[in-house]
Amino acid sequence: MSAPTSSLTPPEGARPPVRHPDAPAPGELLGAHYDQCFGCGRDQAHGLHLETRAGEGVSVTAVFTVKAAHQGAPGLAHGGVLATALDETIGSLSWVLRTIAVTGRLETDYVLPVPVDTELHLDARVTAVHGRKIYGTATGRIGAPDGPVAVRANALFIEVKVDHFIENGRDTEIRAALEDPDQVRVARAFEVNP
Ligand SMILES: CCCCCCCC/C=C\CCCCCCCC(=O)SCCNC(=O)CCNC(=O)[C@H](O)C(C)(C)COP(=O)(O)OP(=O)(O)OC[C@H]1O[C@@H](n2cnc3c(N)ncnc32)[C@H](O)[C@@H]1OP(=O)(O)O
Repeated sequence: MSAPTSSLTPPEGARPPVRHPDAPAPGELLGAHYDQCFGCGRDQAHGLHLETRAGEGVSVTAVFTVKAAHQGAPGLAHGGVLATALDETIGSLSWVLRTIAVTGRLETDYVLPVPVDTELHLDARVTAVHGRKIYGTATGRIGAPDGPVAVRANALFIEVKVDHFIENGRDTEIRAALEDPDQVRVARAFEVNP
């Protein structure tokens, strides 16, 4: 591996992102990429249950309601949970690029405290692509899509193949995923052959 840079600024030669021709239409609800995902999984009892929709261009929007289980300080969301929401929202851009990618680096700004019961409205977009490196940015606003900005993140995601999960994930879950037709269908949606 080459030495990672500390910068999240796309290098010279980076290109604007391209919306995949088969990307879900703007406004379309994106399903979970994995039912047990802590960010978006429907069957993950402890998860954030983010509801994400495709946006225009290479963008998505998401809504996350802060629950009592997400507290750090009394009555306030934990910063790590908010980082997860930003990470997951940027990760969901995979659906619009039709490229599987994982977080390499995530830099978060916490602007306002976020109380329990807040509906956090997130939006994310890809800013540039350079080889396997995908540069993204996200914002979380309180109460409404045009509400006050509470959190922001910039991230570098790295494109991977489905083998990344098969080689690194625990056997039990990988075997179950490969035997689940719905999960295989999701993997195919990213144009990979598990
Ligand atoms: C069985 C069926 C299953 C099917 C499932 C299908 C559906 C799945 C769909 C969608 C899944 C999306 C899930 C989203 C969930 C939300 C997002 C997360 O939380 S993801 C989890 C947290 N992240 C990790 O666990 C990554 C851990 N890290 C790694 O595995 C490696 O480090 C990896 C893959 C990121 C890179 O390793 P390398 O060996 O492939 O590549 P190298 O050469 O090291 O890096 C490539 C380029 O990127 C730069 N780079 C890498 N890491 C960097 C860093 N931290 N900072 C800056 N640059 C970095 C390098 O300098 C290099 O740059 P130069 O091409 O040389 O210019």
